[in-house]
Amino acid sequence: MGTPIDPALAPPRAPDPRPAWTREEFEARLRDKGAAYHIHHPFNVMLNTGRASKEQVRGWAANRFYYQIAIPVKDAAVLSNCPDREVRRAWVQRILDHDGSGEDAGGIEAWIRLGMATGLAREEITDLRHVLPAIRFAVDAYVNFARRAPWQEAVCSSLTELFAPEIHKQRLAGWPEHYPWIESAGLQYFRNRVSQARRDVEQALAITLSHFASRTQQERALDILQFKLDILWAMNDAMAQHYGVKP
Ligand SMILES: O=C(O)c1cc(C(=O)O)c2c(n1)C(=O)C(=O)c1cc(C(=O)O)[nH]c1-2
Repeated sequence: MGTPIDPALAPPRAPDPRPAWTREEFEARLRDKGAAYHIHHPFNVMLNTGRASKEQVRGWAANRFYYQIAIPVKDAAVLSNCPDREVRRAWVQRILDHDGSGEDAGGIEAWIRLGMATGLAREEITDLRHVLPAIRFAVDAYVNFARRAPWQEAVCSSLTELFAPEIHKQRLAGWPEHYPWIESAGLQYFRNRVSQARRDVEQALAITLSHFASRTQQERALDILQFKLDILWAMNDAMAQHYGVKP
């Protein structure tokens, strides 16, 4: 905590004399970061316990769309910095997942359908009229980090996905009952992401566990994951401030 995360601003860490954590311990520390995942943010808790109004659900869907469209751009930044063909062959799948390919309309289109199922018009999602300034700043910070950081660090920053299947499953389990006015087909995005996120995490975790080998590097990886957790948390803060949070 307290260390600038931007590679251009981060001071070199003094070598940490302590031994590196084992792979298992390092992975456990990455997973411990789940305590700070936005699943615990009051705005998300409100959303997933059925206490959000239609306006709050719509506001969330419209604002989160800005994150959705940034993800493949972020992944293209990872590819552009990565000289390893084997990594690129697997990573490119993320862009296809979101942008779609062939018959598959992709995740961005699925998100638009989710937004429309909540009652938004396609136009008001895609023209970004509801996107709050702080959402743009938070999401753009993620894309800019992926552009500037070594590709392994950008890979590490995707590891909030370790915790994403749980939040998608929460929505699938609760929303049909909480929000019966949302057509069930609109929830397809969440159904797709449970398995896609697991596959993504397998690759990103393997790269992170191998690349961040010294204790100093492992601590840097934890800082990077915290930075990404903070982005998601800040997005929820922005929505809570604008749309309110019901206790
Ligand atoms: O709904 C969510 O709470 C949530 C969170 C995250 C995440 O943890 O970054 C992602 C997603 N969804 C998601 O759908 C998604 O495709 C995704 C890609 C990434 C990434 O960092 O590359 N995160 C996430």
